[in-house]
Amino acid sequence: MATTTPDLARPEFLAAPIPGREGLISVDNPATGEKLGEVPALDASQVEQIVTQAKVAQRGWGSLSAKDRAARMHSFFDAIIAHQDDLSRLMVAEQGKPLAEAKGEVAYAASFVSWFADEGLRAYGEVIPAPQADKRILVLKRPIGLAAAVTPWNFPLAMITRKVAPALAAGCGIVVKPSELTPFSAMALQQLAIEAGIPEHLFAVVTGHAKSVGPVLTGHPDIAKFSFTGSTAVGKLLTAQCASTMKRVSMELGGNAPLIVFDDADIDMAVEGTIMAKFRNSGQTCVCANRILVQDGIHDKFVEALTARAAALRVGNGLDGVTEQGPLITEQATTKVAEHVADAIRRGAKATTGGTAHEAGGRFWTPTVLTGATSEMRLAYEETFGPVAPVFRFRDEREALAMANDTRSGLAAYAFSADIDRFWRVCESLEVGMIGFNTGAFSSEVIPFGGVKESGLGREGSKHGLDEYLELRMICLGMKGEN
Ligand SMILES: NC(=O)c1ccc[n+]([C@@H]2O[C@H](COP(=O)([O-])OP(=O)(O)OC[C@H]3O[C@@H](n4cnc5c(N)ncnc54)[C@H](O)[C@@H]3O)[C@@H](O)[C@H]2O)c1
Ligand SMILES: O=C[C@H](O)CS(=O)(=O)O
Repeated sequence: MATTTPDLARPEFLAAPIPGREGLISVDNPATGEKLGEVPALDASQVEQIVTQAKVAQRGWGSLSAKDRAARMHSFFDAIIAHQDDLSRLMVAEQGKPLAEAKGEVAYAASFVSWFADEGLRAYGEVIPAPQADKRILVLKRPIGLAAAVTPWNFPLAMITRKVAPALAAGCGIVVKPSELTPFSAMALQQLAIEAGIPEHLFAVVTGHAKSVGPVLTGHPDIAKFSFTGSTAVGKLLTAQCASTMKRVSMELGGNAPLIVFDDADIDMAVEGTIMAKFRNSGQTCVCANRILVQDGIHDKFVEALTARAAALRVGNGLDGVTEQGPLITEQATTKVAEHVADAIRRGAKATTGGTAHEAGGRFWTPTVLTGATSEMRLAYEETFGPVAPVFRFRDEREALAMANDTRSGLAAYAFSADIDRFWRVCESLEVGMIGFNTGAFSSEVIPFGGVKESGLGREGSKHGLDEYLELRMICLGMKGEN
């Protein structure tokens, strides 16, 4: 499969200062294009001051008991839930997802806070039987210290709490740079944390241009841990930047998820699973099915059913309460989706529904199903990040697995079949971190979320997410023998 050279420039996110308003970043509503407001574009010295404040706050926080930290985190959880409606509407305004999905994300974001409040109570150390009679060996789990994080726009709250919650539970402080596209959700979260009793400065949100803030968070000697969620291209860049101070890094990066439908699949389950895995957040999630692989025997029936469901998805402003597909985040995102569809059609694909921008105009795209997709098309080896379901045909299981694994990504995959032996063969062969089998949705706070290959390093959520913010300290105690 062809690969593309990552474009590290990514002008759409290294937003140049607005002439005359260098100190501010303008934020708009992707559904209407209207300006929502402006946030300060902090410079490096301002970020360094915030890092220093967070470092001081971390010392006090790390010395609290796990139980005391847990109590304050549960208050933080309560505050998020108490403001679910306001946070949801704010999220729709700045990110565009439908209100129902936004409410779901607020609950999802809050679940990491309650989950890790309790996981922090179980950061058990070890006592190891010493090989010598005059020694005793202990292993402590200690907070790594001060963390920093950079997060994406597509889940403006959950991608932040999936880092902030384990950091706080471990006894760390954390400085977060949210996407320039969705800063208000992050700022609201910070305010709720302070109101809930999380010490001021301990969880700090810094708004600013990536090229000003990034080098401080990846290069500051007082920051021991760096956690990033975003594109693989930027993840590679930031991982390299962290090397100069040997920070512990966590990387949650891009995906190219295959979704495989075998001849023996329950077709209704496969169609509904594909709708969920493909069109959630208008196709703008890292675990979205990017390639739909369908076996020859079920292909035509599946395409007919998927086309009907996709064509029925309601496109509009997420605040109207009935919309199922909101806008794409930027004009550049819409242009990329249009380019992927045009390239596929030029190379022989056919749209069974959609295939064009939506009549609503702006950043809206019509939910699209393409047949006749092949591995030479850009949408086969690039993450489309939009509501486009390209259907590829395959003959047998061996061919399906070869197609599924033909990518440098390895975040998520999905498969639909009624055969339990095939379940094991497929799940043991797919080169990914997470699999949905007979389901198109698996994300929750209890799973180890993350990928392999170029989709990331480490895991978030589950019991594993806490270890990303803890260090092991071995202590060997020498003892005198009895006189
Ligand atoms: N694996 C996961 O859990 C996960 C979750 C959500 C999104 N993603 C991925 O993120 C991408 C979409 O999000 P995005 O468009 O915001 O990604 P992005 O990489 O463009 O931006 C992510 C964050 O990085 C910042 N950034 C960009 N360039 C930077 C630089 N040079 N220095 C410092 N910071 C920089 C951005 O401002 C933003 O805050 C997709 O590839 C998606 O798959 C992955
Ligand atoms: O896009 C990235 C998110 O991690 C998606 S999910 O809601 O966690 O599945």
